[in-house]
Amino acid sequence: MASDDFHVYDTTLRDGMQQEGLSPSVADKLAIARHLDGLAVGFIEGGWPGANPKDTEFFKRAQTELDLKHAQLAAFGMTRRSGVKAADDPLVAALRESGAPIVTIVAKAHPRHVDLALKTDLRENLEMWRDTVTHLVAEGRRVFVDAEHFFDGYLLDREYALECVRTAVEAGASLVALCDTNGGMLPNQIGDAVADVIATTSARVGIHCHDDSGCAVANSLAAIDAGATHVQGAANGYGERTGNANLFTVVANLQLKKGRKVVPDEALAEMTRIAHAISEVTNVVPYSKQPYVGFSAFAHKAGIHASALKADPDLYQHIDPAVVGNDMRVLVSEMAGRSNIELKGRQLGYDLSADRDAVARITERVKELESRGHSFEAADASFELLLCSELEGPQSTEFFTVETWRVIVEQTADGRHVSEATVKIHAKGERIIATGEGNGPVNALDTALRQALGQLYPDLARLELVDYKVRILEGDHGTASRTRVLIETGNGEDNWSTIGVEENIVAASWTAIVDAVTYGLLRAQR
Ligand SMILES: CC(=O)SCCNC(=O)CCNC(=O)[C@H](O)C(C)(C)COP(=O)(O)OP(=O)(O)OC[C@H]1O[C@@H](n2cnc3c(N)ncnc32)[C@H](O)[C@@H]1OP(=O)(O)O
Ligand SMILES: CC(=O)C(=O)O
Repeated sequence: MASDDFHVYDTTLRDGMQQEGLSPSVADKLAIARHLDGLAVGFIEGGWPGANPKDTEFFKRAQTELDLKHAQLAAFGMTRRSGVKAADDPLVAALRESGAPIVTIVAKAHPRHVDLALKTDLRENLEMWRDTVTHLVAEGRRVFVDAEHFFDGYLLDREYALECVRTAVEAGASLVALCDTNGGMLPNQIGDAVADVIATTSARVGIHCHDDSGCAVANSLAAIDAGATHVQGAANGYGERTGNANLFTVVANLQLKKGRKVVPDEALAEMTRIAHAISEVTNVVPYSKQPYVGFSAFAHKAGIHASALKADPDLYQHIDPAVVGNDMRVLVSEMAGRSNIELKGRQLGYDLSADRDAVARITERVKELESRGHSFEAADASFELLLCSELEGPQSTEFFTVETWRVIVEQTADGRHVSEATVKIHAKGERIIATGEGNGPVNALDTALRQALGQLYPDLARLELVDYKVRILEGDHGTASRTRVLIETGNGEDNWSTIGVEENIVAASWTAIVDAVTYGLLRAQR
């Protein structure tokens, strides 16, 4: 179990799921909880039992299906309704019956919310805090309180906000997490208020921030600097509106920048994998620029950066990416210098350090093609073919040559569209003519090419077209626009991306298909 001196409290399954577009099944929530436990967080807030059948079922199934190694489960809910005893409130009963050892109660700390949202008076609101906490503590639960709108309430009526915190402590709450519910605070405001609460109450203070001012992580750190010992956040920054404090960023900053060991180093090294695994479950495309764990977090594009990285990766990286389970990547583009090419070559298994002329030639070729619309950073396989051809001669990537190709699109009498492609190629001394049909011209061309080569290269049977993206590039003044096609191909083990840029969309697709098949053959050969 995690240390009680400092809490990392995850709210992905509750506040995180308040994000627009997220609606996980119970099985999804159980899977996410297991991933979070892998990060060794101290607490996982599983949801709000009693508020909806799914969350109630989550807590029920968690008792038999979740074997958490590190985290304790917390059930979230609100204080009793105005005018009702906590012991008689059905939502409080659902918390009691959830089986969770921790109960986190959201309670209002802002006079206007008490007046307008609760429609009650300030004294009764304090009774709602006191009664609910006292009742749940008497029932043997450890109670945390989320003081909703604490910071806005504190600015409006400091005395009342502090009185709320004192009431929770007197009633037996283990801690009060101060919430920047509207997410509009700045770090100095958070730091000052937290310091004041710690100086004027005996509460253990936690922090719960939203990202509406873009400061959720900074605000969480400011609170911790001011003495908070419990931090709440959500995986990948999920949450209502602009999201919650990103738990991964908070944890990495605490551990790597503030020297606080909040999770074991081995768990931190799993963080990138866990972030992406959770994205898989939520079906939200991972944010590539996410600090620490994003795909682009350690991706280097500029030539000057790459040239320094060659000497020492620390020169352009704030940490060693391996510490959080991420990797350094070097991108090849029009902004590349020779160092990008050399480093990228090294990553692909080619030692270019002794061949300055080849590196210069490849750099020039990349820049020239990029000026015509290529984008090699999105097409590693096309870059590797270029590299291989420059280093080992064009024959090294020439498994076949194309004599001609053509494709027709036909609308049938019943309104369907079918495409038929014919390719004429030369391979291993043979001239081969093949046709292929498909639901579109790209599909038909792909089929025809594989048909033509299939006998000579049986490995091609494993390849499949995984993704196809098209972008129309603006033409310069007086020139036609160009089409950039990116194709992703897989062989069941790995995927690779190739590019084609032409004025004609089908021609661009054909170039990308030829590169995709050629790369597949190169891999099979090696
Ligand atoms: C800041 C946060 O993110 S807190 C978490 C917010 N999350 C959610 O709201 C998701 C789950 N919520 C729900 O499923 C529902 O809102 C429920 C089940 C909690 C309540 O549903 P309903 O009974 O239909 O009420 P409704 O949602 O319309 O309004 C909320 C009620 O709770 C009251 N309330 C709000 N906060 C609190 C609180 N901290 N303590 C006690 N009562 C509260 C409101 O005054 C309102 O009361 P009313 O029904 O007498 O007008
Ligand atoms: C409790 C909570 O989620 C908030 O105040 O933002």
